[in-house]
Amino acid sequence: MHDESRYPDPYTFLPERFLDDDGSFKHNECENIVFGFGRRICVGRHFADTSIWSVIAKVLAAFTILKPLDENGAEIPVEPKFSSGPAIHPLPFRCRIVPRFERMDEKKLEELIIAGST
Ligand code: HEM
Repeated sequence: MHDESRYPDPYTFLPERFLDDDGSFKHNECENIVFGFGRRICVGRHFADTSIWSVIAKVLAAFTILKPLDENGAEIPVEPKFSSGPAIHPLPFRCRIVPRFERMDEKKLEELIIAGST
């Protein structure tokens, strides 16, 4: 993923690099390697993909994720750090997760999440 010849400026967050000019996803032969391949490919891959998409969409619909604050209320920059190895993931980092809408309470949050599931 950090191959400069395939992904220019590989350390910059540029999600649009994976889109064609018309906005559809570019085919990427590595995209589903996590689910294996051939006869033993994961049978739960569509369920897993859809569930992860749904969880991310619901979290982003309900919450804004912001930088943490110091004791004076100033934002602390987040320096992204990642694990190494075959399954790379972000290392833990501090952040603030706040409701996206004013006057959000548990009941409204539940309604929003259930509405997104139907
Ligand atoms: C992000 C989630 C998941 C990942 C990364 C994943 C990944 C994998 C991988 C790498 C394999 C082995 C493929 C091989 O041997 O070549 C596999 C097999 C399998 N997975 Fe998943 N999986 C996920 C979710 C699920 C879910 C949600 C289910 C069921 C609902 C599931 C059911 C299975 C089954 C039954 C196999 C064995 C298939 C076979 O041997 O014929 N997986 N999975």
